[in-house]
Amino acid sequence: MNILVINSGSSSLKYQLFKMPVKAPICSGLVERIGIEGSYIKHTVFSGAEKFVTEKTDFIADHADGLTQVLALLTEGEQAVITSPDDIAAVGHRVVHGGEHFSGPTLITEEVKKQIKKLFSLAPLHNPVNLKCIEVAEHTFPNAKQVAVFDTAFHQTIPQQAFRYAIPDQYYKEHGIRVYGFHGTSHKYVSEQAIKWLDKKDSKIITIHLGNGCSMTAVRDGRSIDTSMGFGPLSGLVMGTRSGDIDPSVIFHLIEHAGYSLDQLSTLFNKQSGLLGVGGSSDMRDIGKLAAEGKDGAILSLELYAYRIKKFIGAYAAILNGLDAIVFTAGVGENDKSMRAAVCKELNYLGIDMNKESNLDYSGGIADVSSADSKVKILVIPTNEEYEIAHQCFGLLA
Ligand SMILES: Nc1ncnc2c1ncn2[C@@H]1O[C@H](COP(=O)(O)OP(=O)(O)O)[C@@H](O)[C@H]1O
Ligand SMILES: CC(=O)OP(=O)(O)O
Ligand SMILES: [Mg+2]
Repeated sequence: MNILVINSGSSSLKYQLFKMPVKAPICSGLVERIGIEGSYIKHTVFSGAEKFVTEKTDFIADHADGLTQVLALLTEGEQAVITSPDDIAAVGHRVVHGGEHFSGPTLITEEVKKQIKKLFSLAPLHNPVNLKCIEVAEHTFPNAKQVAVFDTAFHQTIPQQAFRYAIPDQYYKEHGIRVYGFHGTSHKYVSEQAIKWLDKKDSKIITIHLGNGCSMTAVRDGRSIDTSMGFGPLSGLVMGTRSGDIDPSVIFHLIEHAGYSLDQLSTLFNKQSGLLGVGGSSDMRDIGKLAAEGKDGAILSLELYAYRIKKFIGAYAAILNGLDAIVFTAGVGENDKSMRAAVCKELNYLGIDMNKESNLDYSGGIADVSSADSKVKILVIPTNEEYEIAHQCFGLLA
């Protein structure tokens, strides 16, 4: 069964095509800088030990345009991987916000699309784009099953004391105001890998997903019990362009004393803050270079980023009442050795002690970068949201 997975983020789109249940993809790719200068597509076809890479640098106006170009790459030219749209049995879609309705992979119907649409205002950078990709895929693969896998699903096990905010009941009951949590597919995938690696039944793990969006989850015996993103994907850690936690009084202040509108506030906290706002770029690689050149803003942004993660490690070690492992994953977590080192510095009180050499030597796969004396394992585990989505679709349809 061929399953195509589409992982659409705020400014990028990742995809992989799997012949399930095989884990290695037939092809995979990335569309980046959608709607801004410098758009590109990198498409890789795997054939045994060989790889064939196609790169395109035409301007890509939006996600629908990007996806249409990707679908052409799958079906046209020398590197075509399918001969007809009907070769795709199912398309798995990452959908960021599923509210309280969805706790597992879901076959997409008109009713499901309505629910996704209802949640637009709660995930404005993500859900509209996710729905657009569903519509393009329905048009291109009219006979394929379309399946949604929600970022929020893994967090449906969070207990009330962690998912409720201390505001009157009616705001939860009438407006659905609660913690939903995001990046659940990634937290689920890496925590399962960690549990297998630890070979331990009763496990206490903190997963740290550091991509463009960043979040952490406390995972007890394989279940999410708390997470740093909340009602929307804006709270918690410092991110590429998002501020993470901020005192709501700042919002009142900017409205009252600086005349800010709703749109201006949303743009400020979603698109102009985080590494970009403090350090001058949303891309951690740029921040690393700027900091090495001695730029104060970049240095400060790295300090804020690492400090916030450290603070959540302390909080989650407390609510888990113990800790077996912390897991670094996603773009920054997997690739940025200095950030991992900065986070783990001076955490020996919690039994977290890094082996500096192993951390520097990390070059892929699942690895333990803790010292022999460390009570807590420090693991680096590459995430694979696309495979996890394909696996869940396969489970639903098989
Ligand atoms: N070699 C690297 N060193 C440091 N940061 C990196 C490296 N490679 C990627 N990143 C960072 O990873 C982030 C993107 O992570 P990713 O998981 O792809 O995000 P998303 O899925 O949210 O688009 C960017 O900030 C990028 O700079
Ligand atoms: C939920 C979220 O923040 O996703 P991303 O990291 O893809 O922007
Ligand atoms: Mg991502």
